[in-house]
Amino acid sequence: MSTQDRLDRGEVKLNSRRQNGVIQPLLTDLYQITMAYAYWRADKTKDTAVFDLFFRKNPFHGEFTIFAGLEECLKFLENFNYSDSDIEYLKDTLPTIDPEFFDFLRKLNADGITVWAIDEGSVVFPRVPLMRIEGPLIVAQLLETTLLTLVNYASLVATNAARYRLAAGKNVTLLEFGLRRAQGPDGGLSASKYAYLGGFDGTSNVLAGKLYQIPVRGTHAHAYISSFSDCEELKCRTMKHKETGEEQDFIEMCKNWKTELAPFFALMKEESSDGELAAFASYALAFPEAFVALVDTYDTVRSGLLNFCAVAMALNDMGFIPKGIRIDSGDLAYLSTLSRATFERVATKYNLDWFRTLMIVASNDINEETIWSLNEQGHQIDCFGIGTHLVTCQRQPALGCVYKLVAINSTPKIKLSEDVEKVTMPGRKDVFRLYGGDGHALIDLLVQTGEPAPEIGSRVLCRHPFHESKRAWVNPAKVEPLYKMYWKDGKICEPLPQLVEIRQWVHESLKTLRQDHKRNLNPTPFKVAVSDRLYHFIHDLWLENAPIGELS
Ligand SMILES: Nc1ncnc2c1ncn2[C@@H]1O[C@H](COP(=O)(O)OP(=O)(O)OP(=O)(O)O)[C@@H](O)[C@H]1O
Ligand SMILES: O=P(O)(O)OC[C@H]1O[C@H](OP(=O)(O)OP(=O)(O)O)[C@H](O)[C@@H]1O
Ligand SMILES: O=C(O)c1cccnc1
Ligand SMILES: [Mg+2]
Repeated sequence: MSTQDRLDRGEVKLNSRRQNGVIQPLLTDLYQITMAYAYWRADKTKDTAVFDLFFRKNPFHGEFTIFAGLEECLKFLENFNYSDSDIEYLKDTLPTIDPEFFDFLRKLNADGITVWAIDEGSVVFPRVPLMRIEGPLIVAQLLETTLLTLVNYASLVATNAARYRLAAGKNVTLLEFGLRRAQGPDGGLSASKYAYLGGFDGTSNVLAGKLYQIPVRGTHAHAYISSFSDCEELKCRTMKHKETGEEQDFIEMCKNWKTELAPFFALMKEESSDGELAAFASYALAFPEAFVALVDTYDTVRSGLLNFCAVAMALNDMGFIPKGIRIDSGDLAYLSTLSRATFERVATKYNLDWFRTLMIVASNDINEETIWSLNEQGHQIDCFGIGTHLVTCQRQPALGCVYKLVAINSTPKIKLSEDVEKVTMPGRKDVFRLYGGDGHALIDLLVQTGEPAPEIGSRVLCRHPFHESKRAWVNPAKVEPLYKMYWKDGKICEPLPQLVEIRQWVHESLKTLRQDHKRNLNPTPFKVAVSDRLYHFIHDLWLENAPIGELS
């Protein structure tokens, strides 16, 4: 999705710049401030640096990641400035620091910083810098922790959500129900936002709905059902017909339908809970156009389904079409299939086609594996409500993005490590995604900034950054430069898409990835390569910097 494409579509509006108040310059690690002071004392205020923000391993045993959090990073840069009270606090906290430093800190902003980044919502891979941050060393250093906290969790949740979407397929509705289980209020809010970005359809989190224009959805809880004891306790009993306006005793209608339907369900009506019927009927009275019933409080088969069908038929008599049921325990494959079969039998008996397609929502500790397993078993679930596993990313709770210095005053820097995978790629780099003739992405190629870009139809040597023998010629059918300059001279310089557009971009970006990279079990790694020039550059610098040991 090019900038021009977005502008042409005319849907792009610059964002309102509203940001969670917790995102501010002091949301950082103390060592950033103490380093800033030491840099300042060392007379490094004129030094310039380049930092890369990247991760080393895809999460969830997968072979792709969704990049998220960029817009929040840019809004943070817009507001990056230490307030008087921040300065007062730091003075108290670091009393040994030369007070003149605080005059310097008070005046800092991100105007000297330039940020190159991959579009938010893109599918991305290990070692490819998602953002390249350039500018005054002290400022670029001070940004580290906040940028990481904005990208790490956002990308992790977005990736998790995208994986649930791949598992569920495009025809199933996915709702995020995780606020109560999230890592605190801020984790909950971010989870709702980035689950939606990753491909969920809605959230139960009302504040997220308000702040980010995410559709809000919900049913009701077991407490609601079990708070009713029987139909006799109900005071509000009448409903007006949708078309005629004629008022009737709705509770009596529900009871009559239950009496009629019980034999059809091969049940004695006494077997099912009267309190549950009262709860369903009351909910239908409150929301006749949007009636969804939680059917598992007592017994889905012996109570919930019969009570639901009774209220659904009564609603039908009053001119309304109910929505469906939620099942929150038991064997979800079995119960959803049985519920659908029941709906089909009722549909046939009473010649009501909509009864066949009533929505079946499933919840209860669902994770990606559960969905794959349910698919294998066969099920009739139209909508999953997912909380804990989605928002806490229980399968892998951190992405591990890092922020590494790759150049100082135009001199490339390398960080060596015993672990080859942890050796950084020095210097300013650009990234290109090369595509094959079938439209699928083949490889991401890192080159030194200033190297000629790879060209369509022209063979380019792509090398594994660390394994000399791993290399391949690639003749790309399409070459996509992944970086855009998102921030320069104190301004956001690309239009920021709406959340819903980023969500669409996640979908499109994932489509460019071959199926074997996306499969659940043992997916194929996507190749990330360096140009021949960058390969030699890395290895020369490596040798230059690696001390030669001496054996004696
Ligand atoms: N057909 C299925 N295949 C695989 N996993 C399933 C299936 N049906 C349900 N599950 C999962 O199995 C777990 C069942 O949870 P648990 O053992 O706590 O029982 P429960 O149904 O919640 O019982 P309770 O009545 O105590 O709430 C949940 O994580 C649920 O998502
Ligand atoms: O299971 P999750 O994926 O986290 O999804 C959210 C859960 O939250 C709700 O009830 P809650 O779990 O609070 O109570 P319950 O388990 O006793 O129904 C809902 O009924 C789901 O079970
Ligand atoms: O609306 C629901 O059904 C819901 C919301 C949050 C958590 N569990 C269920
Ligand atoms: Mg539960």
